[in-house]
This record gives sequence, C-alpha cells and structure tokens, in this order.
Amino acid sequence: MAKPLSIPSSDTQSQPLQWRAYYEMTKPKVVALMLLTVLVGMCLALPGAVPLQPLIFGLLGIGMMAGAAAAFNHLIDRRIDGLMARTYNRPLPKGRVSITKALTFSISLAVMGFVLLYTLVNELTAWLTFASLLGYAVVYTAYLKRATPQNIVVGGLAGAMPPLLGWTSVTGEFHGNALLLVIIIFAWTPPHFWALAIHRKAEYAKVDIPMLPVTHGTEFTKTCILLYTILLAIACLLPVLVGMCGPLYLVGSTLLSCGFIYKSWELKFDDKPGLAMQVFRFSIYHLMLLFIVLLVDHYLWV
Ligand code: HEM
Ligand SMILES: CC(C)=CCC/C(C)=C/CC/C(C)=C/COP(=O)(O)OP(=O)(O)O
Repeated sequence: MAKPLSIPSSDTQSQPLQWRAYYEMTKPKVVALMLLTVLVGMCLALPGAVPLQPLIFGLLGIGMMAGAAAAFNHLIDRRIDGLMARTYNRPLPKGRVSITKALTFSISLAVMGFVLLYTLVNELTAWLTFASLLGYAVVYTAYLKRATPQNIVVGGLAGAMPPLLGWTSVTGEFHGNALLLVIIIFAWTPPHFWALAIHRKAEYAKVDIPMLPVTHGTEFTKTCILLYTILLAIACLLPVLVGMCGPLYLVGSTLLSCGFIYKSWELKFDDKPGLAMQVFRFSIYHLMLLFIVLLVDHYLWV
C-alpha cells in the first residue's frame, strides 16, 4: 500500500496562513457591511419575507464579486500598499501571495459570483454587480484614485450600489426607492474616507495619490467632511419624504445624522489628536446602525 503523502510541517503550517491571506484580500469587514446593505435592499423591496433563492444566492454572488473587486484592488495597488504604514503588511507587498495566484483568485471569484447571480438570481443583478466590480477595481482603483482628489466621490458610486443590487435580486427591476439608498451611501462615502485620509495624509503624499487632504489641505477637507455630513442628513430624510419609511427610521436616522454632524463639527472647529480616526470609525457604525434601523422600521411600518 502506498505510503501516505506526508506534507512537511512548514508547508502544513503555512496552509491556513495561505487561505488567511486570500481571505484578507477580499476586505471581509468592508464586504460584510456591504452585504448588510444588500440584505436591507432585498427586504425593503418586498412587503413580506424574501424568497430563499435570491436571498441566499444573491448575498453569495454579490459577496463573491465584491470580494473579487477588493482582491483586484490589492493586486493593482500592491506597489503603493507596500510603501504605506497602513497597508505595507498586506499579502501581496509581503509576498504571501504571488501576482499570478492573486490574479487567478480574483478572476475565479468574480466569474463564480457572476455565474451564480446570472443562473440563480437574475441577469440584471449579475450585470449591475459586474458593473460595480469594474467601477471599483478599474475606474476607481486603476484610474480615479491616481487622477483626481474627487476620486472617492465618483468611485464611491461602486461601493454605494449594494442596496440596489439587493433590490434587483428580488424584483428583477430598478426602483426609485432603491436609488434613494444608493444616494445615502454615495453621500456617506466622502466623510467616511476623507476622515481616514486626513489621518494618513503624509502616506498618500509619499506615494503621490491625490487624496483631498494632499491636494487641498486638511482644513479644506474638514470643511468638505462637514458639508457632506449635512448633505447626508438631508439624503437620509428622503426615504421618509417618499413614504418608504416610518417614524422609527425618522427618529433613528435623525439621531445618527446629528451625531455625524457633531463629530464633523468637532473635527473642523475643535480638533484633537486621534479625532479624525474617531470620525472614520463613527462613520462605519453610523452606516451599520442606519441600515439596521431601516430594516426594523420596514417590518414595524409595513
Ligand atoms: C470608494 C469608496 C470607499 C473608500 C475610498 C473607502 C475607503 C476605506 C479605507 C481606506 C478603509 C481602511 C481600510 C484598511 O485600513 O484596511 C476603509 C475601511 C472600511 N470601509 Fe470604506 N471606503 C469606501 C466605501 C465603503 C463602503 C461603501 C462601505 C460599506 C458599505 C465601507 C465600509 C468600510 C468598513 C466596514 C471598513 C473597516 C474595515 C476594517 O476595519 O478592516 N467602505 N474604507
Ligand atoms: C461588486 C461590488 C459591490 C463592488 C464593491 C467593491 C468594494 C469592496 C468596495 C470597497 C470600497 C473601499 C473599501 C474602497 C477603498 O479602496 P482603497 O484602495 O482606497 O483602500 P485601501 O487603500 O485600503 O486599499
């Protein structure tokens, strides 16, 4: 009988780390919050329960394509990632994953996600998700990020698509109400990212990425963050104005908007060390809680 293949301990030991590297490339925490917004888009599209097939395969397919987009981002940004303190430890700059394997992983994940959506959800969602992947991995990462300080405003549309993708997963068609959810995330993205960009200004300057604090200065960026949080507060009221949401959402979103405006006001007029990253972290909780309130309000209000 053939001797069982013995994998050298170092290879065995490296295998979990190898998969951990691929998992890290998919930006799991970002994709997780995106999938919450997908789920909310699905639930708000229908008065009753979401059918299991679009629910399971929509979340799976969109999650796979979003993870593939993030992995393409790692591949395209591997040089600058290796030069920045926040990203130098990532799999590609560290040589934990080769370029060929990263490309194969990204393409395979994207194709599997697309086929899943195309065959088990619907064509519209498959193509819209593919457009979001191109918007982030190519338009934003490969072009806008290096071309203009408005990079994340335009590139933010790709990241704002998930609630619309959830909506089309269960209806197979566009709806104005879904676009309101896209507008909310579109208005949320600039304060979300620019707060981090203020904290990481020197690193972006070192690798010649024209983030707003690098091209227009920290004070101008703080003013833009404050103005966008006011714009976001207005955008968050739109679902109430069109009768899509009820009083629970009105109260919850207003409290969250006031919190975001207050944090941004503090950043602009009473800055302290570490406050920019507090605003960045607040933005993540803001979006998560906002979409949770949308979900609870929907089932209380319907
Ligand atoms: C073009 C649009 C966006 C840009 C430029 C952007 C930028 C960033 C950056 C630079 C980070 C830090 C990542 C790290 O240090 O590993 C981050 C973290 C994060 N972003 Fe965004 N973001 C965008 C859109 C979004 C969207 C749409 C969502 C969710 C719906 C989101 C959710 C998150 C979360 C949850 C984190 C924390 C990740 C972690 O702690 O590992 N982002 N974002
Ligand atoms: C299919 C679909 C819904 C696609 C969305 C893809 C996606 C994962 C968007 C994430 C947005 C994000 C974290 C951008 C940061 O990129 P960055 O390069 O500015 O950040 P980094 O420097 O941390 O890599």
